[in-house]
Amino acid sequence: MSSLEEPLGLGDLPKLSINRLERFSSPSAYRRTTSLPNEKGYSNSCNGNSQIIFHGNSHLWQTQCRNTNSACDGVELRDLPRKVLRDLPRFVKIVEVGARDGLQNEKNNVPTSVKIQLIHKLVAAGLSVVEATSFVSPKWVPQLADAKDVLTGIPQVPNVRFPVLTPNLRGFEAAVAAGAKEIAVFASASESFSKSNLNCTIEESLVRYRDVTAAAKKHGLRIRGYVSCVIACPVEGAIHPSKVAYVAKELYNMGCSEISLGDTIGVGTPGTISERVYMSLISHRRSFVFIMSSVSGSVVPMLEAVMSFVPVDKIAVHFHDTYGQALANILVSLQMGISVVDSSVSGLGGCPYAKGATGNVATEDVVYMLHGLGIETNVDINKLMEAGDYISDHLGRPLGSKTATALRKLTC
Ligand SMILES: CC(C)(COP(=O)([O-])OP(=O)([O-])OC[C@H]1O[C@@H](n2cnc3c(N)ncnc32)[C@H](O)[C@@H]1OP(=O)([O-])[O-])[C@@H](O)C(=O)NCCC(=O)NCCSC(=O)C[C@@](C)(O)CC(=O)[O-]
Repeated sequence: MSSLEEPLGLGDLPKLSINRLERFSSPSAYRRTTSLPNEKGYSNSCNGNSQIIFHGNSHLWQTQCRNTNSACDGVELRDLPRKVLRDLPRFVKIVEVGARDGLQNEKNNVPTSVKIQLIHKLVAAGLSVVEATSFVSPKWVPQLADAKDVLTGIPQVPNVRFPVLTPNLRGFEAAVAAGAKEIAVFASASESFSKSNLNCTIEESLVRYRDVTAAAKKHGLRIRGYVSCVIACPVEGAIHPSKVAYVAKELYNMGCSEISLGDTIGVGTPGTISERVYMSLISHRRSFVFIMSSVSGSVVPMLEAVMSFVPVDKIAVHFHDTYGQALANILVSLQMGISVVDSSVSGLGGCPYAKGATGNVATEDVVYMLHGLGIETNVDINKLMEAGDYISDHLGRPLGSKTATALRKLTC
């Protein structure tokens, strides 16, 4: 087993080439090897330069040479949507995390009955996976101290799953006693975040999770695995993709059937994080041996690294929207073949142990984009907006979804 103090070398990532990683590491590197639009909006590929074309399902970037000027004419441009958006999945499974990730950071107590009603409304909207709560220490997350009452208060609905988070065997046993059929374990790619969120090192958390997943398998439960801080950590700064890949691989190998990759503080972009954010992150770092390379902090190399160990159909993405980048990151993830997206109704959320983290991407915004792309979700956006109205009214705050806000204005 690799040590996390010595993250996997790039040589350990079989399908990952350092050239490919570095090609996407910075805008300047990108510009050197690919054709970017010039000020007039035309691609330099018109001059016959090499152009990077992305083939979604195979998650391979290939170089395609265009030698004709025809790429610049109107006919070619009309073909662009088909070229750019081809190979997107037909169906995306949304994992709704509003009742757990969304509410866990709320300071004021949200009554159990409100949580249950919210979950009802989310199910009524067509969501088939609704994360219900966490069986964590109430000293750590007081808002979710009613986990047992929430889970026992939700009537089982055919074909709907209600996963719950379990940080240790104690939480697992409590979840099983309350009727959980699916659990989630949550590790981190950042040592500092692991300590602040779970009070243990990454390696210790993986040891714990081996016990939890072994017990879950004995009970025939489905297990989801989260990796937090896949792009950056509020203390350590940018996280190298190999660290994310390592934790994802360990969770997958211990039996997690889905690995959700969390940009916990929402700094990721499909390219790199900005220099300003990077500098601010490293100014917070403490005594850690900091491993930075040009690929740290980027969504595409991170996903590629994980895909070297975990099949793409077992990967989910979980983007917080702190910098407004979540939809762009989701789109690029879909283009890379991923078809499971976590989101939170009305953009609720934030992690109590990740300073500066704001809400998850709003489910309404994700559904609006996916439907716009012709991708099915089975979610009824009007009913989803009712769930968003319900919880936003209860919390006394405006809707956290741009789509819901705009659609509400249209119907007023
Ligand atoms: C893991 C622990 C428990 C270790 O916490 P600890 O303090 O090291 O553990 P401990 O064994 O010393 O126990 C402390 C107390 O908690 C109790 N305890 C211990 N375990 C449980 C349990 N399961 N359920 C209920 N109670 C529990 C235990 O009995 C004891 O009670 P006391 O004896 O003092 O009265 C703690 O650190 C913890 O609960 N952490 C959870 C933090 C959390 O939920 N964070 C948010 C979720 S992660 C996240 O949001 C990221 C994610 C997934 O969304 C993805 C992303 O966005 O990137």
